[in-house]
Formats: sequence, C-alpha cells, structure tokens
Amino acid sequence: MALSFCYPPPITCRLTAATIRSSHGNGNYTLEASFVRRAADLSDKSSGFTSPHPNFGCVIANPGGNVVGEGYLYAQGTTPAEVQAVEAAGADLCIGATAYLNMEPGDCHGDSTAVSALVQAGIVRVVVGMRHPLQHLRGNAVRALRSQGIRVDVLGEDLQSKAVEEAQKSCHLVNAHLIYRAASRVPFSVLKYAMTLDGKIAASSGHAAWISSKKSRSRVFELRGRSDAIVVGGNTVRKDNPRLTARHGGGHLPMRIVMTQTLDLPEEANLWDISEVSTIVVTQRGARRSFQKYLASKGVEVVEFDMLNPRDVMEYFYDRGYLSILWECGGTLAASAISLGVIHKVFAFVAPKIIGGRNAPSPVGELGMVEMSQALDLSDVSYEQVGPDMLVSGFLQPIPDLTPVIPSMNETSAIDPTVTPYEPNIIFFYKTWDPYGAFSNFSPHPIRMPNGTGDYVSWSSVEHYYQAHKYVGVDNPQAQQYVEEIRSAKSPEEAARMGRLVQRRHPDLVRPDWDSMKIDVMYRALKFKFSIYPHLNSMLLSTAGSILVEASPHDLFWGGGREGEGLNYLGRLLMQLRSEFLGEYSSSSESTILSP
Ligand SMILES: NC(=O)C1=CN([C@@H]2O[C@H](COP(=O)(O)OP(=O)(O)OC[C@H]3O[C@@H](n4cnc5c(N)ncnc54)[C@H](OP(=O)(O)O)[C@@H]3O)[C@@H](O)[C@H]2O)C=CC1
Ligand SMILES: Nc1c(N[C@@H]2O[C@H](COP(=O)(O)O)[C@@H](O)[C@H]2O)[nH]c(=O)[nH]c1=O
Repeated sequence: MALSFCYPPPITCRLTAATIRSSHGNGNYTLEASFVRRAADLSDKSSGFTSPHPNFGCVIANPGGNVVGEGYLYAQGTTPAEVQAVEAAGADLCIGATAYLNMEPGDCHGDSTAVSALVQAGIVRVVVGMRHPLQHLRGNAVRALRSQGIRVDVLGEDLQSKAVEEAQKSCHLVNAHLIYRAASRVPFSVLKYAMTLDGKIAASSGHAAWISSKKSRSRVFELRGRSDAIVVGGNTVRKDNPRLTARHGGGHLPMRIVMTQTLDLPEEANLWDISEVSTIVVTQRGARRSFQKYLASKGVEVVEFDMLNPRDVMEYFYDRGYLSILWECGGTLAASAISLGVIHKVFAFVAPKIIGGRNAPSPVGELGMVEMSQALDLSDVSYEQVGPDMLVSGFLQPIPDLTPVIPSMNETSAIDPTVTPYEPNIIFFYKTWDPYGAFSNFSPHPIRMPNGTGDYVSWSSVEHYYQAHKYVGVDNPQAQQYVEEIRSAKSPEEAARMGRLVQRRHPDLVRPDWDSMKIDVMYRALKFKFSIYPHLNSMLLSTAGSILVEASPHDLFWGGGREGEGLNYLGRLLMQLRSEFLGEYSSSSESTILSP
C-alpha cells in the first residue's frame, strides 16, 4: 500500500462555498447521481470472481466535475475502494474534490481506513448512495466524516430528485444481498430456472438437458459465481446428476447444497466429488445413517435437521455467514421455499420451445392459490434477450427499506440501554465486515516476516502467510512455485482457496511437519500483526475478560464450530497473545505456544 493512514486523521482541508455550489450543479443533481451510479457499477465488478461480500465503489471528481480517481473492493480483506480511488487520483487532485460512494464505508478494523483516506487526501465533500445496512456499522462513517468537517450528503436524506432516486436504486441493487440479509436474517436467495415456452422445466420423463441455450447456461455460471452456495433437491440429484460448478472463468466456486428428506440418493454422483468444491447434504434427523457415513467417507458434510424445511435451512446458512444463495431446484422444492418466504428474486430463462406433456414438471409446484388475484407480483422486473432465450428477472419481495427498521447502534442504545453492540463475555468474529472483523486472518493487514535466510518478505494478510507456509521448505520446485503463487494471490480468500486446493490435490507437497508446526506459523504471523498495528493491538486489549471465538462453522480446528464443537485455536492464540501483551505471561512462559 503506497499510503499510510494515521488515526485519528488530521483535518487537512476545509469546505469552501464555491466548491459546494459548483459540485451541486443545477440542483437536480444529475451529475452527482451519475457519479454515484458509476460507484455502484464499479462496486459490482468483483461479483462472480470473489465470494459474495458487501460491494463498495468510490469515484472521486474534481470541482470541475471530472473524474480523477476510481476504485472498488475486490474481495473481503483487500484494499478499500476509497483508498484505491485516492491513490488513483494522486495527492494533488484529491484536494477540494468530492468522493462519491455507493455505500457508507464499514469500519470493522478499528482503523477507519476508508474515512482516514478521504480526510487525509483533502476530500471536502462525500456523497453517499446509502447508509450501511448492518446495524453495527450504520451511521458510523457518516458521523466520523462530518466530525472531521467534511460535508456528507446521503442520497434520499440530503439530496432528493428523480435522478437521485434512480442512483439510490442502483446502490440498493448492487448490495441487495446484504440488505435482504440484514432485514430478514436469512441469506439473499435467488430462484433460477429454465423453462420451455409452455412452462415446463423438463419432459414428462424428467429429462431436462437442455432447455435453455448454451449462452443462457453460460449466464448461469456467472450467477453461480455470484453466490455462496447452490441448492438443489434430492430429486434433481437423482434425475440430472448435476455438477453445479461455476464454469465461467471466474475464481469463485460456490458450495453445493442438497436438500433431501429421504437421503435416498445414488452412491455415485458428481456432487460427491469434492476435489474442486465442497458439498453439504442437509437432511431429516435420523435419515439413512449408513448412507450418512458413506457420504462422510467421501468428504461430504451431512447436517441433520429436526424438521427439514427451506426456512430452517436458510437460517442455518445465515448463521454460517452466507450472503447469497442460488436455488437451482425443481418445482417441488421451489414451491416450498417460496411459501416459506425465503426466495427474494427470480431469474427465469424462457426458451422458445414447446415440449408439452401433462405430467411434465413446471418451475413452481403447489402454492395453494386458487384465484389469479392471489398470484405473486414481481417488482423491478427486467427483460433481456440471451441468445434465443428471454431472461425475465424480478424481485418476489420488494427491497426492504432499512431506514426505520434498523437504526444505528447509537440510536438503538439510546432507545434501549440494555442493548450492547457486542456480547460482553464471548466475542465471536468471522467475516471481515463483522464487529471485530480485524481478528479474522482475512483482514487487510499486511505483515513482513523473516524467511529462512534472514530476509524479510511481505505478505498481504495473515491468511496468505499461513496458506503458503504449508509448502515452505519442501524440497520440490513445484512447492516453491505454489508458495510464490499463494503469496501473490489477489486476496486472502484466493490465497485460502489456492492453499486448500493444492493441499487436497497434492498432499505430498505439504511439508511433513505441517500438523505440528501450523500453530507456531499462525502464532508468529498473529504476533507480528497485533504488534505493528497499534489500533489492532488496542482492539485486542479492549477485549480483556472476554472469550474470543472464531465463529467458523466449517473449520473445526481454527474455528469454534457451529455448536462449540470446534477447537477454536485462532481464538485461543489471540487470547494467548492478549495475555502476553497485557504482561500476564512471565518471560519464561512467553514462548510457550498452545499445543494441539
Ligand atoms: N429446467 C430447470 O431449470 C430445472 C429442471 N429440473 C428438473 O426438475 C425435475 C425435478 O423436480 P423436483 O422433483 O421438483 O425437484 P427437486 O429435487 O429440486 O425438489 C424435490 C426434492 O427436494 C427434497 N426436499 C427436501 N426438503 C423439501 C421440502 N421441504 N419440500 C420439498 N422438497 C424437499 C426432496 O428430496 P428427497 O426426495 O430426496 O427427500 C424432494 O423430493 C427433474 O426432472 C429435473 O431435471 C430441476 C432443476 C432445474
Ligand atoms: N435443464 C437446465 C438447467 N438445469 C439445472 O442445471 C443443473 C445442471 O447443472 P450442471 O451439471 O452444472 O451443468 C440441473 O441439475 C438443474 O439444476 N439449467 C439451465 O440453465 N438450463 C437448462 O436447460
């Protein structure tokens, strides 16, 4: 990172009446709105290539109304959009300029990186498309910027016009997943299907390959790449034997989820091949235990539910941190998911074909409606021709207006003083945008660590360092190449994906002492991270008295698991470091590292 930001940031520039007048333009804010829309478009650029995360874009324009810098968040744990835009513009051009953001920045790292970047660069005004949808972040950056003397205009609050409304809409659309998730406490769910012109998703025999064109199916790969997971029902597995991979050339591969009550599934199925991406089977408690064991032996995770239904399953995946889910199931499961209110958006590919067939399945099964007046109306509908097919998409539930529903944390505390932002005794952390997101190894804090020959090497995050060290010191040029590739991964999530994939595919390249060394590797990286960043050190010390738990439900070694079954080594190491920083460890015990 070329710029470094101190906290709290100094006020370097003041607003002038002339700059406000000129940047407000003619009063209908057309130019302002177009810059915010551009920020929204930019923020969407990483979709399909990195796992879903809040989308941020930033456009900086000078008082003459010319764009001088732009940036967008590539993946969780990478350089914030605002920092990139400031760097792209360069120091001189930022002074007196206005920054346009599709969404209020979310500071989870205690260093206010985005706010500091704007303030230090001499930005005099910030136009924000929407406030942050997550309660613990909502309003914080707007307040921080204003307290630094920067004029902040929030669309819909401080600026109003037709053009502003449209820009606001584009901001809502690019972060629809986050807004729905915040409002409904389930991941944003999209139902996608391909049907013939006579409304069939398969022939009466169940054969469905293919209804839509190749071009439409490539579009589906992109949709998959924008999702955390894809859901199908048991019957689709039996009939189609799908792969459900995102073959669009992007980096991100969603998980695959099979919902099955009976667990009456074939022994051989493409979804049981987890060499590229994982599969989770969710089923009824007690269903076919022997088959559950068989799946587990293949590396497929099985999760039992007391009463398997789409809502409970979505609440479960909400807890697992999922933002966005694509449903590619048949009509039976789709109807159940719609009835339970967990589907938010529909993508229907309509192919100009007729198959007929009284018993041929349709995209949505029984919803119990008897009159057309009961039909569900889609909103924000769009129509697009994709090759020979027509893609109709729209929202089944309007985008929630969070303004009255989710007040900022300060407002909530004022209304109900018993509400505290964080659980006092156990602090859970996981995604970088969550409270205490800086404790995650994906947080954007580069470290410089000595290598075997005494030189110092930079790593973009603790995750980069950790993943690469699986292959460090292995006497094989291929292993050395993987170390370098992981080191230069564009984001922590890419580093994690590469590190895990190589481990799965080439276990012979993993250093033989990895199991006994990995805690030490992690400890060294964490110690460096929490030593050189004072605000991270303060954040860690501020948790004294609390138990730290990495709320990863997948990783039962570093994380705490879903029901506390994980070993939580990441939380434990952080607590150990906290004790060391607080001087609770004697010098003799300082080097003692938790052993597994
Ligand atoms: N053209 C297209 O876009 C698509 C077409 N298809 C086609 O659709 C047909 C399959 O349709 P359909 O049988 O509806 O598909 P699904 O397999 O998607 O859904 C039904 C199955 O879901 C499981 N399930 C688990 N929980 C529930 C629940 N609460 N409610 C309902 N189902 C639940 C059951 O599996 P179990 O029986 O194992 O317990 C059930 O049989 C196939 O011919 C396939 O080719 C499928 C997807 C997309
Ligand atoms: N038949 C049909 C679709 N079917 C969906 O795609 C799945 C197969 O995915 P994969 O194995 O990865 O190619 C299948 O199980 C079902 O969910 N999708 C479409 O876009 N168009 C089509 O015509």
